[in-house]
Amino acid sequence: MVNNLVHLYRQFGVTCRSIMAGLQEAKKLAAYKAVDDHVQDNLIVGVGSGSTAVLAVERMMERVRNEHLNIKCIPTSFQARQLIIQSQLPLTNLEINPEIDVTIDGADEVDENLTCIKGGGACFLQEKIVAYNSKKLVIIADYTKDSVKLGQQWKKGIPLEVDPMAYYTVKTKIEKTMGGEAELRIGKMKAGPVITDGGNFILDWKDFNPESNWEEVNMELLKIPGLFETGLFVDMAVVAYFGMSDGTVKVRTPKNAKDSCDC
Ligand SMILES: O=C[C@H](O)[C@H](O)[C@H](O)COP(=O)(O)O
Repeated sequence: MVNNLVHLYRQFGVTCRSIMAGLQEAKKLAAYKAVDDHVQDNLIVGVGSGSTAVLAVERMMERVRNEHLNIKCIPTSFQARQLIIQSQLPLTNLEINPEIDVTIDGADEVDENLTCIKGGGACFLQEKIVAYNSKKLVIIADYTKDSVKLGQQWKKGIPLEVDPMAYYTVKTKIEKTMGGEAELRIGKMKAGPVITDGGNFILDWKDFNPESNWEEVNMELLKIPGLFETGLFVDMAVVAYFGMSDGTVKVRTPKNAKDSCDC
């Protein structure tokens, strides 16, 4: 009996490790192809945050070394800034280079119109500023982020960055008027709430209506005093690259796109 349990436990461990390795490979496929397709000489590049963005930086570093590309990078978080510095890529900022050619960033979920939920790593405020000032936002992710509707696969909610003094009033307002539950994000290796790069708290809004008009929801949320930004990226991404489990990369543009994009 005990031997059987130990065997099952080990098997479970092996299965989990192979799924994680598969996801990592899928992220890498998407990141590498997006960098190869969109990063060229003399561009200002927005560098996203999260585990998939790390792989994009890895590829940029390879290409800068091998092809002597001349690019300048704008970070979307403290993590991205560290990555750029450690990879010895040229670092710039929005004062020196307010117009970004392309930003390559991860996402937690992407729907059929390329509306994204971002902020699983709490970096979405700077990510949205950089994306807004970019000519092109390119999303990179593994196949588990590829959805028709938001909330289909990502169950951790839509992140909302809030002023610490207003977290309770914002939470109550959302729950009363829009439904669902807005939970204060608590640190894993820290007692108390997660603090963002901007010194704020995060609410994760769960059990939202998946049929929502996300543009309207985003505007409604931003009217609440103390709510600084949402992790909803509506009409921002022009193309998404998903690494698939069979080793291919699926490239998607928004289903509702009015114009064809040169992506
Ligand atoms: O706050 C974090 C960012 O929005 C990330 O880009 C997003 O959470 C995706 O991260 P990952 O590539 O690790 O799945």
